[in-house]
Amino acid sequence: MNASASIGVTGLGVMGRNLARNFARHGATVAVHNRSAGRTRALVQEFGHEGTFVAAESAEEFVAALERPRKLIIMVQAGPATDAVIEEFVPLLDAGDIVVDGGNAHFADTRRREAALRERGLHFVGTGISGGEEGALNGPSVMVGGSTESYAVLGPLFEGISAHVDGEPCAAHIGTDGAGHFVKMVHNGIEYADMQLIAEAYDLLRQVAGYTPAEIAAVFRRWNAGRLGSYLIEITAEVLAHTDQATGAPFVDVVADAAGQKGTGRWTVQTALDLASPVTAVAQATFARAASGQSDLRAAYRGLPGGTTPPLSRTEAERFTSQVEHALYASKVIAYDQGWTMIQDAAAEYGWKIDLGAVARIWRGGCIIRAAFLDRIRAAYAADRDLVSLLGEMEFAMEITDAQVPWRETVASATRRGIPVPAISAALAHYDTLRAERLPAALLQAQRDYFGAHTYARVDRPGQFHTHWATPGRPETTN
Ligand SMILES: NC(=O)C1=CN([C@@H]2O[C@H](COP(=O)(O)OP(=O)(O)OC[C@H]3O[C@@H](n4cnc5c(N)ncnc54)[C@H](OP(=O)(O)O)[C@@H]3O)[C@@H](O)[C@H]2O)C=CC1
Ligand SMILES: O=C(CO)[C@H](O)[C@H](O)COP(=O)(O)O
Repeated sequence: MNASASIGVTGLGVMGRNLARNFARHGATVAVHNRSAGRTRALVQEFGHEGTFVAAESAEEFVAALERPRKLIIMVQAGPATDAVIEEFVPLLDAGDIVVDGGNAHFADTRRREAALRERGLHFVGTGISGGEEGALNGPSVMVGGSTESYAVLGPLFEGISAHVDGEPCAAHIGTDGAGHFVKMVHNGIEYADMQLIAEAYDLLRQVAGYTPAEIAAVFRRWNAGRLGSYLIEITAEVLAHTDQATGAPFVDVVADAAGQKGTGRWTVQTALDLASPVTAVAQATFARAASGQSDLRAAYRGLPGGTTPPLSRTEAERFTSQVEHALYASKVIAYDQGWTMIQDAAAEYGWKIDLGAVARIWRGGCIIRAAFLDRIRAAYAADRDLVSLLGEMEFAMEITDAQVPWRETVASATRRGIPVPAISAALAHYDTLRAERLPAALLQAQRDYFGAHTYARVDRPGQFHTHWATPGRPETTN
């Protein structure tokens, strides 16, 4: 077989098939391969007219079709499937070849694979690709890890097929080894938080304001034209306006209220615990999905007493809607800020040099959390590369100040009525934690010292101290 393909894609499921088509539509000759050859044939038969594909039925044929240095993208499920594909292809490759894992791999697996392939002279490039089926075909957001040398080769290819916003590609080299997959994981964690925040806002408008799903769809369309403008708000309006064809009921009412998950939100929270990075909105969103699926527990608790208050008048409902908009926006700023903090914490832990502004830039298009305000986050980091928090930027700080009363009123209204708002209230609690002059963590430290001699620091002098709680007079010693 002629080595004519500038890029290869193996794993032609939903994402791989569309990514291969996207490369071909941009003029690349694309080698395509799948474990079961039927998918390869189907792709070429159905979409062969879109560009130049080289269909390979075996791994050997696939590798032989690739120009050197070979560049192949693996688009299969994370975990054992990815390892199986790597093991199949690596013996067929030569030093300098580039293996891209475009699946949603755990960044720790990517670090392990990158180190193992580096030993063999190969570049392993963990790459987060967001945007689902549509994004893969028409322009995803691409978060590339691995070596700088490999990005010199891959960059033009990924930047070419990615989404573009204001003429800028939504693809970037995030950092070495697992940095691309780490940032994709955080993207998905933020996705969980954003979706939960939106769902809570919907629930409040439904249960407190008394609006119908169609009325809430109209509210969301209005919000989509403002600072909350985003893909997730846009699709939420579409979903809420949709009527179930079988029953004529609002579609949202016929969907079972148990949320699924594939695991990237859970990975974000697990990793955040290891990094001591407080992504509380993501954590609450992930636990909210888990709780929604606890059918036995929910059956046992259903109908137990909670808060109630009289329904709102039309005018009160309108005022409440405006409060919810503030609460949703402020919570969203906090949730995204938590994500950015987690990326900074990981960069410090793993030695990655991550351009935080570039993360915002490449999330403005192509990905699930694309949103108008990401451009403001990009601009905030462009103005100050060392920005510690979004609240250090004046406009965000002013918006959070403006949100104080409505944000707190929203959480209070939800609590009075017994409506769960775990993500909105977690975001508010996080804000209050960070702005507090003094936290009750001091008491925790004293408790830890009491029962476990874990020691504590003092506010008035340096060192670690221990109070001998069981000794008469409770003397204090220092090390
Ligand atoms: N779907 C989405 O919206 C998104 C998915 N992703 C990630 O992209 C990756 C691919 O997802 P998607 O395209 O949806 O998955 P699909 O289920 O549509 O396709 C899976 C592909 O993996 C192949 N495969 C599975 N196991 C093996 C194996 N052991 N050896 C070789 N090939 C194998 C399948 O081959 P066969 O046809 O032979 O079964 C198939 O081509 C995943 O990591 C996913 O998390 C990332 C962003 C969004
Ligand atoms: O990766 C994605 C987007 O970039 C998917 O949207 C994500 O996998 C969906 O996750 P879950 O099924 O856990 O809600």
